[in-house]
Amino acid sequence: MFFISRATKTTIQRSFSTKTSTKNSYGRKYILGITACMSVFIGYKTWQWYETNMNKRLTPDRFVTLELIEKEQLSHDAYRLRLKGQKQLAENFPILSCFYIKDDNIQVMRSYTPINDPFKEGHVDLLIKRYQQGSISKMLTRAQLGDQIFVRGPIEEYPYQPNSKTEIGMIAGGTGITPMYQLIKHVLNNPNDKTERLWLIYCNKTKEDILLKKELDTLQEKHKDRLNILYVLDHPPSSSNNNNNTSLLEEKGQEVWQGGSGYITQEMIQSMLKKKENTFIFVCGPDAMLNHVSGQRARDFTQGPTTGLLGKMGFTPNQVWKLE
Ligand SMILES: Cc1cc2nc3c(=O)[nH]c(=O)nc-3n(C[C@H](O)[C@H](O)[C@H](O)COP(=O)(O)OP(=O)(O)OC[C@H]3O[C@@H](n4cnc5c(N)ncnc54)[C@H](O)[C@@H]3O)c2cc1C
Repeated sequence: MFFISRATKTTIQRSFSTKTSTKNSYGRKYILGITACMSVFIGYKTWQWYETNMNKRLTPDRFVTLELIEKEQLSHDAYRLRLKGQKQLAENFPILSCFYIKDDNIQVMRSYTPINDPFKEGHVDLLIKRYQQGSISKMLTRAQLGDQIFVRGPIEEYPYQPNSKTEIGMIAGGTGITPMYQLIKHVLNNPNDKTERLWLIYCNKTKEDILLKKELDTLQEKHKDRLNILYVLDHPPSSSNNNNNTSLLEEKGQEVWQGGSGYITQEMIQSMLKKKENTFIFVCGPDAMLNHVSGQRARDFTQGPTTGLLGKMGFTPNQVWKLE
């Protein structure tokens, strides 16, 4: 009864094994199909994520393209631009830093300082002044919403460390204000930075050319005891407080310019100083202003000697930093 012939056994085994292998092969094909689909899907999603995230990750190593998402005209020749980036919360945005922006068609690049924290906020805010003969400033101020802008950085201009200075002086001309604004906000918004005093001399042609005035005045108002700003104009409004007829002009409803006028002088710098030996001064602006205030950097791009007004006043190269 329990005897099964060898032939029968073999047949039973074969029939079983054939059935199992057919079933398995269908199953395997099914699983292979699903795995292939999932791999394609995961690959596509990874590529999509890389394109939208890693590819927009700001780095000094290479240019990335960021979309222009906002554009506002601030004055006859100044614009605020917002480029869409991504948050990079694992890193601190290094102060003082700028970005290189290039025109990809002509492979020319220039430096621009963000006026926000691009890593925390996930976008880059720029303040751009257009020069009629300029290449990159013209390209940027002509750009339309949706255009892609080539950006590389952050590029460190000066490695600022909180509490490394007692008194920080800043002398800026035109768009030279952007690195100073970055530094002022960074110091004053950091409760652990105990820098005692900051002062800024900001030079422009006319009152209309002053960039970030509202933001600077708000900071000065909020930090009266630590921040002091002197605006200097080549062409001040109708009159300045150098005239003795201030009250007469005010009575007539005419604007009285409270800042400095003409070229920056040693007296203006002296009026901002508390203790010269404790002061470190940053300078940024057009070449002519740099020549007048501190001298330009050396030809090998080191800081070079301190000349100009600061040199005459006895400031040494380890007290002055030229941002060029
Ligand atoms: C560290 C650093 C940060 C900077 N940050 C900013 C910023 O935030 N915003 C900003 O708008 N610019 C900034 N600049 C200046 C910027 O890098 C360019 O120099 C400027 O935009 C002009 O470039 P361009 O290619 O348009 O003109 P270019 O082709 O370099 O110059 C063409 C002509 O434009 C005129 N011109 C150019 N620059 C000046 C100037 N400074 N003053 C007067 N005339 C000039 C001259 O007539 C010049 O012959 C910064 C520069 C440095 C070094």
